[in-house]
Amino acid sequence: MAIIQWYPGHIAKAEQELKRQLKNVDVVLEVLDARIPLASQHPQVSQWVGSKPRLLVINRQDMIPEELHSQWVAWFQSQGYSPYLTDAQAGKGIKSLLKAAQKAGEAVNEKRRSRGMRDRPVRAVVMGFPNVGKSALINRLVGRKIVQSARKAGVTRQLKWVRISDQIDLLDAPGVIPPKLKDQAAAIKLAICDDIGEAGYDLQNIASDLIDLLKQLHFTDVLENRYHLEVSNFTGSAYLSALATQRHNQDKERTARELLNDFRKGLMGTIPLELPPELV
Ligand SMILES: Nc1nc2c(ncn2[C@@H]2O[C@H](COP(=O)(O)OP(=O)(O)OP(=O)(O)O)[C@@H](O)[C@H]2O)c(=O)[nH]1
Repeated sequence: MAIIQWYPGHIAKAEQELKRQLKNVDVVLEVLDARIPLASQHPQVSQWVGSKPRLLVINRQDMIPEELHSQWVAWFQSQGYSPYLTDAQAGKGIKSLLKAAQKAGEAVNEKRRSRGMRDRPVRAVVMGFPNVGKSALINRLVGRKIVQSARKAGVTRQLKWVRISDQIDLLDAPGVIPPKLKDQAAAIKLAICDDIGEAGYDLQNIASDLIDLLKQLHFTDVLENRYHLEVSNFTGSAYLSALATQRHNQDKERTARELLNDFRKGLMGTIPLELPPELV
Protein backbone atom coordinates (compact mmCIF):
# COMPACT_ATOMS: atom_id res chain seq x y z
CA MET A 1 0.00 0.00 0.00
CA ALA A 2 1.40 3.33 -0.99
CA ILE A 3 1.58 6.20 1.44
CA ILE A 4 0.72 9.48 -0.24
CA GLN A 5 1.57 12.67 1.58
CA TRP A 6 0.00 16.08 1.14
CA TYR A 7 0.92 19.52 2.30
CA PRO A 8 -2.04 20.90 4.28
CA GLY A 9 -1.02 24.57 3.89
CA HIS A 10 -0.83 24.23 0.13
CA ILE A 11 -4.23 22.54 0.00
CA ALA A 12 -5.92 25.16 2.17
CA LYS A 13 -4.62 27.88 -0.16
CA ALA A 14 -5.78 26.06 -3.29
CA GLU A 15 -9.19 25.51 -1.75
CA GLN A 16 -9.54 29.18 -0.86
CA GLU A 17 -8.53 30.25 -4.35
CA LEU A 18 -11.02 27.82 -5.89
CA LYS A 19 -13.89 29.16 -3.78
CA ARG A 20 -12.92 32.71 -4.73
CA GLN A 21 -13.06 31.82 -8.41
CA LEU A 22 -16.35 29.98 -8.06
CA LYS A 23 -18.05 33.02 -6.54
CA ASN A 24 -17.72 34.86 -9.84
CA VAL A 25 -19.06 32.25 -12.23
CA ASP A 26 -22.41 31.07 -13.59
CA VAL A 27 -21.35 27.70 -15.00
CA VAL A 28 -18.73 25.20 -13.86
CA LEU A 29 -16.96 22.80 -16.18
CA GLU A 30 -15.52 20.03 -14.01
CA VAL A 31 -12.81 18.11 -15.83
CA LEU A 32 -12.33 14.40 -15.12
CA ASP A 33 -9.72 11.96 -16.36
CA ALA A 34 -11.43 9.37 -18.58
CA ARG A 35 -9.13 6.64 -17.27
CA ILE A 36 -10.40 7.29 -13.72
CA PRO A 37 -13.64 9.30 -13.88
CA LEU A 38 -14.66 8.28 -10.37
CA ALA A 39 -11.34 8.85 -8.62
CA SER A 40 -10.91 12.19 -10.39
CA GLN A 41 -14.23 13.50 -9.03
CA HIS A 42 -13.85 15.32 -5.76
CA PRO A 43 -16.67 14.68 -3.27
CA GLN A 44 -16.64 18.28 -2.05
CA VAL A 45 -17.13 19.87 -5.46
CA SER A 46 -20.93 19.66 -5.17
CA GLN A 47 -20.77 21.61 -1.96
CA TRP A 48 -18.41 24.22 -3.41
CA VAL A 49 -20.39 24.64 -6.62
CA GLY A 50 -23.76 24.76 -4.86
CA SER A 51 -26.73 25.25 -7.17
CA LYS A 52 -24.75 26.60 -10.14
CA PRO A 53 -25.08 24.54 -13.32
CA ARG A 54 -22.20 22.09 -13.61
CA LEU A 55 -21.06 20.16 -16.67
CA LEU A 56 -18.80 17.13 -16.35
CA VAL A 57 -16.01 17.01 -18.90
CA ILE A 58 -14.58 13.52 -19.30
CA ASN A 59 -11.26 14.46 -20.84
CA ARG A 60 -8.55 12.22 -22.31
CA GLN A 61 -11.27 10.28 -24.13
CA ASP A 62 -8.53 9.06 -26.47
CA MET A 63 -6.93 7.17 -23.58
CA ILE A 64 -9.78 4.71 -23.06
CA PRO A 65 -11.44 2.29 -25.51
CA GLU A 66 -14.17 3.89 -27.57
CA GLU A 67 -16.88 1.45 -26.47
CA LEU A 68 -16.60 2.87 -22.96
CA HIS A 69 -17.46 6.42 -24.06
CA SER A 70 -21.21 5.96 -24.26
CA GLN A 71 -21.20 3.73 -21.20
CA TRP A 72 -19.66 6.43 -19.04
CA VAL A 73 -22.01 9.04 -20.46
CA ALA A 74 -25.00 6.82 -19.66
CA TRP A 75 -23.73 6.13 -16.16
CA PHE A 76 -23.11 9.77 -15.29
CA GLN A 77 -26.47 10.74 -16.75
CA SER A 78 -28.09 8.12 -14.55
CA GLN A 79 -26.47 9.90 -11.61
CA GLY A 80 -28.01 13.21 -12.64
CA TYR A 81 -24.93 14.75 -14.30
CA SER A 82 -24.44 16.29 -17.74
CA PRO A 83 -21.31 14.53 -19.07
CA TYR A 84 -19.34 15.52 -22.17
CA LEU A 85 -16.40 13.60 -23.59
CA THR A 86 -13.39 15.51 -24.88
CA ASP A 87 -9.87 15.10 -26.13
CA ALA A 88 -8.44 18.51 -25.29
CA GLN A 89 -5.14 17.65 -26.92
CA ALA A 90 -6.65 16.91 -30.33
CA GLY A 91 -9.59 19.31 -29.89
CA LYS A 92 -12.40 16.76 -29.95
CA GLY A 93 -15.79 17.31 -28.33
CA ILE A 94 -15.18 21.02 -27.84
CA LYS A 95 -18.07 22.45 -29.87
CA SER A 96 -20.80 20.48 -28.09
CA LEU A 97 -19.30 21.34 -24.75
CA LEU A 98 -19.25 25.03 -25.59
CA LYS A 99 -22.85 24.93 -26.71
CA ALA A 100 -23.89 23.13 -23.54
CA ALA A 101 -22.04 25.66 -21.36
CA GLN A 102 -23.78 28.52 -23.13
CA LYS A 103 -27.14 26.84 -22.68
CA ALA A 104 -26.52 26.00 -19.03
CA GLY A 105 -25.84 29.65 -18.32
CA GLU A 106 -28.99 30.94 -19.97
CA ALA A 107 -30.84 31.07 -16.67
CA VAL A 108 -28.60 33.96 -15.65
CA ASN A 109 -29.88 36.10 -18.50
CA GLU A 110 -33.47 35.08 -18.00
CA LYS A 111 -33.18 36.38 -14.48
CA ARG A 112 -31.52 39.60 -15.67
CA ARG A 113 -34.23 40.19 -18.27
CA SER A 114 -36.94 39.67 -15.68
CA ARG A 115 -35.34 42.51 -13.74
CA GLY A 116 -35.20 44.73 -16.80
CA MET A 117 -31.45 44.25 -17.22
CA ARG A 118 -29.57 43.57 -20.43
CA ASP A 119 -28.07 40.16 -21.27
CA ARG A 120 -24.43 39.63 -20.50
CA PRO A 121 -22.06 36.82 -21.49
CA VAL A 122 -22.30 33.72 -19.34
CA ARG A 123 -19.28 33.31 -17.07
CA ALA A 124 -17.67 29.89 -16.96
CA VAL A 125 -14.72 28.31 -15.19
CA VAL A 126 -12.84 25.11 -15.88
CA MET A 127 -11.89 23.18 -12.78
CA GLY A 128 -10.38 19.81 -11.92
CA PHE A 129 -7.48 17.98 -10.35
CA PRO A 130 -3.94 18.92 -11.35
CA ASN A 131 -2.85 17.82 -14.80
CA VAL A 132 -6.21 16.47 -16.01
CA GLY A 133 -6.06 18.77 -19.05
CA LYS A 134 -7.73 21.96 -17.81
CA SER A 135 -5.33 24.33 -19.58
CA ALA A 136 -5.46 22.37 -22.81
CA LEU A 137 -9.26 22.51 -22.62
CA ILE A 138 -9.33 26.25 -21.96
CA ASN A 139 -7.06 26.83 -24.96
CA ARG A 140 -9.37 24.71 -27.10
CA LEU A 141 -12.49 26.51 -25.88
CA VAL A 142 -10.92 29.89 -26.55
CA GLY A 143 -9.48 28.73 -29.86
CA ARG A 144 -5.95 29.90 -29.17
CA LYS A 145 -3.21 29.34 -26.66
CA ILE A 146 -3.88 31.51 -23.62
CA VAL A 147 -2.87 29.11 -20.88
CA GLN A 148 0.32 27.16 -20.60
CA SER A 149 -0.42 23.45 -20.91
CA ALA A 150 2.36 21.22 -19.74
CA ARG A 151 3.04 17.61 -18.93
CA LYS A 152 4.35 18.61 -15.49
CA ALA A 153 1.63 18.74 -12.83
CA GLY A 154 0.85 22.01 -11.05
CA VAL A 155 1.49 24.58 -13.79
CA THR A 156 -1.29 27.14 -13.35
CA ARG A 157 -1.37 30.93 -12.88
CA GLN A 158 -3.55 33.86 -11.80
CA LEU A 159 -6.97 34.69 -13.28
CA LYS A 160 -8.43 36.91 -16.00
CA TRP A 161 -11.65 36.77 -18.06
CA VAL A 162 -11.41 35.89 -21.73
CA ARG A 163 -14.30 36.48 -24.11
CA ILE A 164 -14.94 33.37 -26.19
CA SER A 165 -17.97 34.76 -27.98
CA ASP A 166 -20.54 37.45 -27.29
CA GLN A 167 -22.30 34.80 -25.25
CA ILE A 168 -19.59 33.36 -23.07
CA ASP A 169 -16.67 34.53 -20.94
CA LEU A 170 -14.18 32.09 -19.50
CA LEU A 171 -11.74 32.46 -16.63
CA ASP A 172 -8.33 32.17 -18.22
CA ALA A 173 -6.95 30.28 -15.21
CA PRO A 174 -8.29 26.87 -14.30
CA GLY A 175 -9.54 26.12 -10.81
CA VAL A 176 -7.26 23.50 -9.35
CA ILE A 177 -8.93 21.07 -6.99
CA PRO A 178 -6.66 20.09 -4.14
CA PRO A 179 -6.18 16.31 -4.07
CA LYS A 180 -8.49 14.21 -1.96
CA LEU A 181 -7.15 13.55 1.50
CA LYS A 182 -9.01 10.55 2.74
CA ASP A 183 -9.61 8.10 -0.08
CA GLN A 184 -6.29 6.26 -0.52
CA ALA A 185 -7.53 4.01 -3.33
CA ALA A 186 -8.54 7.08 -5.35
CA ALA A 187 -5.31 8.84 -4.42
CA ILE A 188 -3.27 5.94 -5.77
CA LYS A 189 -5.14 6.06 -9.10
CA LEU A 190 -4.65 9.81 -9.29
CA ALA A 191 -0.94 9.33 -8.65
CA ILE A 192 -0.69 6.59 -11.29
CA CYS A 193 -2.34 8.91 -13.83
CA ASP A 194 -0.14 11.85 -12.75
CA ASP A 195 -3.22 13.81 -11.63
CA ILE A 196 -2.11 14.62 -8.14
CA GLY A 197 0.11 17.65 -8.53
CA GLU A 198 2.65 18.41 -5.88
CA ALA A 199 1.71 15.64 -3.50
CA GLY A 200 4.63 13.47 -2.50
CA TYR A 201 4.47 9.77 -3.17
CA ASP A 202 6.84 6.89 -3.51
CA LEU A 203 7.40 6.09 -7.17
CA GLN A 204 8.14 2.43 -6.58
CA ASN A 205 5.02 1.93 -4.46
CA ILE A 206 2.84 3.62 -7.06
CA ALA A 207 4.38 1.57 -9.88
CA SER A 208 3.78 -1.62 -7.87
CA ASP A 209 0.20 -0.49 -7.28
CA LEU A 210 -0.24 0.04 -11.02
CA ILE A 211 0.91 -3.53 -11.69
CA ASP A 212 -1.44 -4.89 -9.01
CA LEU A 213 -4.30 -2.84 -10.45
CA LEU A 214 -3.63 -4.04 -14.01
CA LYS A 215 -3.64 -7.64 -12.72
CA GLN A 216 -6.89 -7.05 -10.86
CA LEU A 217 -8.48 -5.60 -14.01
CA HIS A 218 -7.20 -8.50 -16.16
CA PHE A 219 -4.86 -6.30 -18.19
CA THR A 220 -1.82 -8.51 -17.61
CA ASP A 221 -1.33 -8.83 -21.37
CA VAL A 222 -0.44 -5.13 -21.69
CA LEU A 223 2.47 -5.63 -19.30
CA GLU A 224 3.58 -8.85 -20.96
CA ASN A 225 3.37 -7.39 -24.44
CA ARG A 226 5.44 -4.40 -23.45
CA TYR A 227 8.02 -6.02 -21.18
CA HIS A 228 8.03 -9.66 -22.28
CA LEU A 229 7.90 -10.86 -18.70
CA GLU A 230 5.04 -13.00 -17.48
CA VAL A 231 3.16 -11.41 -14.60
CA SER A 232 0.78 -14.05 -13.23
CA ASN A 233 2.98 -15.42 -10.43
CA PHE A 234 4.20 -12.06 -9.20
CA THR A 235 2.84 -9.45 -6.83
CA GLY A 236 3.19 -5.90 -8.14
CA SER A 237 6.27 -5.28 -6.06
CA ALA A 238 7.93 -8.58 -7.05
CA TYR A 239 7.17 -7.92 -10.72
CA LEU A 240 8.79 -4.51 -10.45
CA SER A 241 11.91 -6.12 -8.92
CA ALA A 242 12.00 -8.77 -11.64
CA LEU A 243 11.61 -6.09 -14.30
CA ALA A 244 14.39 -4.04 -12.71
CA THR A 245 16.70 -7.05 -12.79
CA GLN A 246 15.83 -7.76 -16.39
CA ARG A 247 16.00 -4.20 -17.71
CA HIS A 248 17.99 -1.85 -15.52
CA ASN A 249 20.56 -3.71 -13.47
CA GLN A 250 18.17 -3.93 -10.50
CA ASP A 251 17.49 -0.18 -10.49
CA LYS A 252 13.91 -0.26 -9.18
CA GLU A 253 13.48 3.51 -9.08
CA ARG A 254 14.36 3.87 -12.76
CA THR A 255 12.15 0.91 -13.65
CA ALA A 256 9.24 2.38 -11.68
CA ARG A 257 9.59 5.73 -13.46
CA GLU A 258 9.75 4.02 -16.84
CA LEU A 259 6.69 1.90 -16.14
CA LEU A 260 4.63 4.87 -14.95
CA ASN A 261 5.74 6.98 -17.91
CA ASP A 262 4.86 4.20 -20.32
CA PHE A 263 1.39 4.03 -18.82
CA ARG A 264 0.90 7.81 -18.63
CA LYS A 265 1.97 8.32 -22.23
CA GLY A 266 -0.43 5.63 -23.38
CA LEU A 267 2.39 3.40 -24.58
CA MET A 268 0.73 0.34 -23.04
CA GLY A 269 -2.45 1.05 -24.99
CA THR A 270 -5.81 2.55 -24.05
CA ILE A 271 -6.31 1.25 -20.54
CA PRO A 272 -9.23 2.28 -18.35
CA LEU A 273 -8.43 1.93 -14.64
CA GLU A 274 -12.11 2.22 -13.79
CA LEU A 275 -15.32 0.99 -15.39
CA PRO A 276 -18.84 2.37 -14.94
CA PRO A 277 -20.15 0.69 -11.75
CA GLU A 278 -22.84 -1.52 -13.41
CA LEU A 279 -20.17 -3.13 -15.55
CA VAL A 280 -17.93 -4.24 -12.68
N1 LIG B 1 -3.85 12.26 -24.63
C1 LIG B 1 -4.38 13.37 -24.12
N2 LIG B 1 -3.58 14.25 -23.50
C2 LIG B 1 -4.14 15.38 -23.00
C3 LIG B 1 -5.51 15.66 -23.13
N3 LIG B 1 -5.76 16.85 -22.55
C4 LIG B 1 -4.59 17.30 -22.06
N4 LIG B 1 -3.59 16.41 -22.33
C5 LIG B 1 -2.18 16.52 -21.96
O1 LIG B 1 -2.09 16.39 -20.55
C6 LIG B 1 -1.06 17.23 -20.05
C7 LIG B 1 -1.62 18.13 -18.97
O2 LIG B 1 -2.52 19.05 -19.55
P1 LIG B 1 -2.78 20.51 -18.94
O3 LIG B 1 -3.77 21.16 -19.82
O4 LIG B 1 -1.50 21.21 -18.66
O5 LIG B 1 -3.42 20.11 -17.53
P2 LIG B 1 -3.92 21.08 -16.38
O6 LIG B 1 -5.10 20.41 -15.79
O7 LIG B 1 -4.09 22.46 -16.86
O8 LIG B 1 -2.69 21.00 -15.37
P3 LIG B 1 -2.34 21.95 -14.09
O9 LIG B 1 -2.13 23.31 -14.61
O10 LIG B 1 -1.10 21.27 -13.61
O11 LIG B 1 -3.44 21.83 -13.10
C8 LIG B 1 -0.49 17.96 -21.26
O12 LIG B 1 0.64 17.26 -21.71
C9 LIG B 1 -1.60 17.88 -22.29
O13 LIG B 1 -1.12 17.92 -23.61
C10 LIG B 1 -6.35 14.69 -23.82
O14 LIG B 1 -7.57 14.84 -23.98
N5 LIG B 1 -5.71 13.59 -24.29
